[in-house]
Amino acid sequence: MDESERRAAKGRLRRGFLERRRNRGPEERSRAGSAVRDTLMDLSWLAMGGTVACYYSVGGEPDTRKLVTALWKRGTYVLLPVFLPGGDLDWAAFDGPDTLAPAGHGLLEPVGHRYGPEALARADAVVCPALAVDRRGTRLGRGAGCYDRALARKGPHTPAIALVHDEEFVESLPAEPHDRPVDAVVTPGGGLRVFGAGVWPVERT
Ligand SMILES: Nc1nc2c(c(=O)[nH]1)N(C=O)[C@@H](CNc1ccc(C(=O)N[C@@H](CCC(=O)O)C(=O)O)cc1)CN2
Ligand SMILES: Nc1ncnc2c1ncn2[C@@H]1O[C@H](COP(=O)(O)OP(=O)(O)OP(=O)(O)O)[C@@H](O)[C@H]1O
Repeated sequence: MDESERRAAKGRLRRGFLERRRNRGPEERSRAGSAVRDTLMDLSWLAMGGTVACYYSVGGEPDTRKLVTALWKRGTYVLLPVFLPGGDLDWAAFDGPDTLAPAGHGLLEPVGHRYGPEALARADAVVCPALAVDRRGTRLGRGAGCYDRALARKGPHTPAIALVHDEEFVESLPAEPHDRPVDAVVTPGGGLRVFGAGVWPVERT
């Protein structure tokens, strides 16, 4: 597959995954949110992390609101993304639901001080959105390249963990050279799966 074919294939896959997400009702998304919260809150190395970059779910994404609240209540410093016009992500702290405000694309974003795109380097773990993830950790995003850019700024031993629905963890996805793979995936039914040779202290399950 050449470059333009890979890009076209990614576009078709994105449309398909988004279409199927539209059919997921609030109950399923909420159940998924409880499951991913329980999986991540059980990880002792994540509990030790002082700062976790997360995201505040929108549309058919597995719900992350319970996870964000649970981390925050435990005393973890939770960073959430602010979508910048150029496609970069800025980062600001979650400090309770009152500290979020509606932004573009149906998103709720933090209103507090913005630390700049480089703040991701200070995160001990990065929980990121994806439309799909494959068995090598290739991540399919929404196509703006935000998380490819953001993940390039994290520390080399900081795990990136994508959250997807069970059917979105697939055998294989097309990858381009700029794509940043994730180190693990969490699905509601399958829990945590870790990829690669374990460059970071994560229990394999
Ligand atoms: N929850 C969340 N926050 C995120 C991202 C994400 O994927 N999910 N992003 C990742 O890069 C950045 C924002 N990028 C986004 C780009 C497009 C849409 C979007 O298409 N929204 C739909 C409504 C939601 C849906 O149905 O999926 C819309 O505008 O119609 C959302 C976020 C930063 N914050
Ligand atoms: N590190 C980077 N710096 C600048 N541009 C980048 C970088 N990574 C990716 N891009 C650009 O972003 C565009 C979209 O990339 P891609 O299709 O891989 O998005 P994605 O990973 O699916 O989405 P996202 O990262 O927003 O979730 C590409 O055209 C690419 O050129």
